[in-house]
Amino acid sequence: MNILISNDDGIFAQGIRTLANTLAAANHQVTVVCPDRERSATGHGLTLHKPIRADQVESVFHSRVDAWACSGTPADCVKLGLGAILDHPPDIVLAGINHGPNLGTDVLYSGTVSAAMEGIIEGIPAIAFSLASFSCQDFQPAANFAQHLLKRLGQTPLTTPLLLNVNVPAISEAKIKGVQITRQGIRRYVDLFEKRVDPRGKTYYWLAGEVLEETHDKPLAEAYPPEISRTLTALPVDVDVIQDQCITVTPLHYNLTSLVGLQQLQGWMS
Ligand SMILES: Nc1nc2c(ncn2[C@@H]2O[C@H](COP(=O)(O)O)[C@@H](O)[C@H]2O)c(=O)[nH]1
Repeated sequence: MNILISNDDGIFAQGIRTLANTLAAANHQVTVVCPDRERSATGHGLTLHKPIRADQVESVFHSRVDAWACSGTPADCVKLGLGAILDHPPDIVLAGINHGPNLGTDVLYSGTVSAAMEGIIEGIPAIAFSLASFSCQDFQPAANFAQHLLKRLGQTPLTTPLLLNVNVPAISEAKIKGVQITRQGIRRYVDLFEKRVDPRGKTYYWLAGEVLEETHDKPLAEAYPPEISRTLTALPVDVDVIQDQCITVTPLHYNLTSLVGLQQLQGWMS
């Protein structure tokens, strides 16, 4: 496959290097266009008010990988790859392997997921990969799963292009208990703003925060009619399944319309 890979942890991150090298060694045609620095939690931001620069990078990846470091955001990188660097659309857009999970509503803030989403917006199948640990540096199990998933998709293509959000538990391959198709859950944080004063006496803040492990899934009835929310409620949730030492695969879409909202407004407007 002809693959475009980006990330949000930057060109020197271990996750993208392991992913790109593993897929290049498996004879995929790999092009990397990713940020030249850390761009975590940048969501789907674009750079519209200053130039975007990109330089080819040698000797960081497998010899067959064509790699570019870009001054823009993850979404800029995929747009630049599709619109200016690749001569033809790739077969698939990948993002990651992210250093840390992107589960539940993390996906709304994630540069990794947004990079992959840029692919599906262009009608190109896309997969975001995240390793569910901020401390583990072993990305090979996740890269091996990516290679397996691409082989499966090559053998039995999906009927419609999808964006798959994949989270891999940070354990050895032998301990991974399986793969589960999941729905997106909720992940909430206790956001902590550390208040400081700069040398010029001006106040500034640092945002940090801890994830709330016990986040109860908001009733899906807020977004879906009863018959759909009942069906969805029965499905396993990504934030729970990852705790069961399983790989989660969650299909996502960029259309955020609330069906319940539509029904309410139609009734309200009539
Ligand atoms: N302190 C907070 N961190 C958050 C919040 N929502 C998400 N996040 C973190 O951001 C990353 C973004 O993912 P990436 O792919 O861009 O690295 C996400 O995984 C969370 O760890 C929040 O409300 N507060």
